[in-house]
Amino acid sequence: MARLIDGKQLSAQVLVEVATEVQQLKAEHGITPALAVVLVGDDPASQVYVRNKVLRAEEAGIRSIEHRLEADTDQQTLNAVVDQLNKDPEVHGILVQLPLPKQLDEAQIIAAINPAKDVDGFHPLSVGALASGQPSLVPCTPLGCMIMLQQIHNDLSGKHAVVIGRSNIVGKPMAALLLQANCTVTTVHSHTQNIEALCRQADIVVAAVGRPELVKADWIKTGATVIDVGINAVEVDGRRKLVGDVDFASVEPVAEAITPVPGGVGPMTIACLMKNTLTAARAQLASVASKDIESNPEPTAAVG
Ligand SMILES: NC(=O)C1=CN([C@@H]2O[C@H](COP(=O)(O)OP(=O)(O)OC[C@H]3O[C@@H](n4cnc5c(N)ncnc54)[C@H](OP(=O)(O)O)[C@@H]3O)[C@@H](O)[C@H]2O)C=CC1
Ligand SMILES: Nc1nc(=O)c2c([nH]1)NC[C@@H]1CN(c3ccc(C(=O)N[C@@H](CCC(=O)O)C(=O)O)cc3)C=[N+]21
Ligand SMILES: [Mg+2]
Repeated sequence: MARLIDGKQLSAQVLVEVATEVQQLKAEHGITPALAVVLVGDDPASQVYVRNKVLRAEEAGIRSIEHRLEADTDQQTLNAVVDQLNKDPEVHGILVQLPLPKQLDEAQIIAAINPAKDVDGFHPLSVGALASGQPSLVPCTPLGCMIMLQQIHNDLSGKHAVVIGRSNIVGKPMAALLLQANCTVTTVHSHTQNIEALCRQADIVVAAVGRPELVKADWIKTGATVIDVGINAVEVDGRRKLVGDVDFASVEPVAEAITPVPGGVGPMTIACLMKNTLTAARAQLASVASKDIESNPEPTAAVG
């Protein structure tokens, strides 16, 4: 029997920590961190995520602002919304829910977000910072996966990690974080040959593919840790249900530790979004303070 890494419970712990620090920021600086979520169109999955984000923000004492735009919104209109949020000193985090309707240029919108408010960590400056090991806002899903891995491994050094998937929102930043934690990292994708054999060598498998129950027991080395990022809606006996990218029933007996779906990486992603909003609010506070000093220097103490 594998150890279950309970994302519901762990995310509640993270949220309590965030809530405590949010209260401190309020008490000491009179600042309430605020997160703006921009949702274009009415994709049902996105509606669920946005609803969960609003609920968790409330629990953490974070103010949430929602912008819901019509599915046929044009680039200029969306840019104007982002621009207004960029300039608003009371907004600390901006998240544009992806995917966007196809008339919109995702890369352009992401690049238009003020990097200081980029709580998704998708802006090119955030991506570059992560890749080069500079402090930055880290994408929420991979950050949540790292917190889950730390429950199992004190030290990830020298572990062989296989990441299945290379998207900008999960696979690539996940591989970057694992590399930074001194893992030996293999990223596999739809062009990779013999994925099963590569996975079988892994101490850690992170599946972010979007294929229901793709990863089977014979892909997994006995004692490996398995992190299942996949969220796939499937029909079982005419009823809708969520399954991961890992065949949980067959893999669970082989693995040392495994994350469930639902109740695994999903709730951790949202908790990390709140964590990032707090981080962004603090950094913005510090940056305002340092600008005040520049424009209004303290008199230099007399020497001698
Ligand atoms: N829990 C959470 O918080 C989140 C969950 N998700 C879920 O995670 C999953 C992945 O999301 P995302 O990264 O956005 O997905 P994308 O569709 O953007 O990327 C999927 C990746 O998997 C690769 N791939 C697809 N099929 C195969 C295959 N048969 N074998 C090997 N590799 C394959 C693709 O390869 P190639 O690049 O060659 O096309 C691609 O790199 C989805 O189920 C999504 O719903 C996503 C974000 C957050
Ligand atoms: N700009 C942007 N940032 C994202 O982080 C982002 C995004 N766009 N687009 C979509 C994906 C997906 N994603 C999830 C978040 C929470 C759950 C989640 O809470 N899942 C629950 C179940 C939810 C349900 O019941 O459907 C769980 O796994 O237990 C899932 C998926 C964030 N994403
Ligand atoms: Mg995608």
